[in-house]
Amino acid sequence: MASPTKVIITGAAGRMGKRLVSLVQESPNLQLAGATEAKGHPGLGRDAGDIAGCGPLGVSLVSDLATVLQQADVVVDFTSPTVTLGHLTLAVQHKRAMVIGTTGFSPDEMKQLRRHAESIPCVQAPNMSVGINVLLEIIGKVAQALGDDYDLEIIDAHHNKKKDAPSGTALKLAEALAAAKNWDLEETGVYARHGIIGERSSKEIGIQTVRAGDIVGDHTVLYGGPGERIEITHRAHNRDPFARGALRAAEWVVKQPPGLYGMADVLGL
Ligand SMILES: NC(=O)C1=CN([C@@H]2O[C@H](COP(=O)(O)OP(=O)(O)OC[C@H]3O[C@@H](n4cnc5c(N)ncnc54)[C@H](O)[C@@H]3O)[C@@H](O)[C@H]2O)C=CC1
Ligand SMILES: O=C(O)C1=N[C@H](C(=O)O)C[C@H](O)C1
Repeated sequence: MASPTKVIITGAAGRMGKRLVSLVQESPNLQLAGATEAKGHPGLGRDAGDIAGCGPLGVSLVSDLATVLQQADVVVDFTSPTVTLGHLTLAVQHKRAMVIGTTGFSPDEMKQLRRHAESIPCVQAPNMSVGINVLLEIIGKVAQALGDDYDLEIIDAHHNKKKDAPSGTALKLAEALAAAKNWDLEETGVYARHGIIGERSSKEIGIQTVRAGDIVGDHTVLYGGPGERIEITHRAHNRDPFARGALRAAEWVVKQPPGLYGMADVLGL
């Protein structure tokens, strides 16, 4: 049997980090080689498995990724945009692969990410679930088949701790719809409506945000036409579909040449 892929989880005490640590521990193909948290985090020095709730794993949380990078093949990062870009710089310096799940990058940060990620094997996707990535393959075709009489709207619903809006997934869904319609999303994306805004133009993609309670992550693509509508909804019941996708990407990416990949590449879609 091949030796397991050695994985570092950054943000290991976060909502995604804890599930990633637990699922690495369950996989015979993966080994936890390190776990990091922010400077000053109360979990630093504690066992990552204890924090994740799966029992001790013999890996303590550290704050400096550089100190553990040498012992790993791949870094899996679900933190925040500036933190991720710092981790990416280190991964490039140490020639380690990376899986990036963080969302909320500004256009300029995305440019930086693309530039740096080209020099290592790197997977970046705002949603690592199989369901959303299959949805991304079909929503443009549905829009094309329905034609110009159908208005396009996207709704994302997430927990009240989420920092970015709209979700990274909602933006990716909007990009897929815009590409299928041959529209520029900069011109056609409508992110808020309020007051006397007049009739809806047929050439727009509405992208609406709901934040409430502990909703894990729901996305709906709505095609509204004369006398009927289609709604395609994906609901995550828990964070495991994202974490399983990220770990599948981690196993896959260490075997790839340098370059920036998406989940469609990982899943062979
Ligand atoms: N691509 C996907 O499938 C998914 C993406 N996400 C994205 O992942 C990101 C994280 O989401 P959550 O886990 O819900 O957030 P969270 O806030 O629960 O976790 C982030 C963790 O990163 C830690 N952190 C901050 N600075 C750090 C540093 N310098 N070094 C190491 N750790 C540091 C924080 O202390 C926190 O524990 C968000 O951008 C979210 O949108 C979330 C779920 C799925
Ligand atoms: O912050 C979250 O929780 C999630 N974020 C991702 C996004 O912004 O698209 C994916 C998922 O829906 C959960």
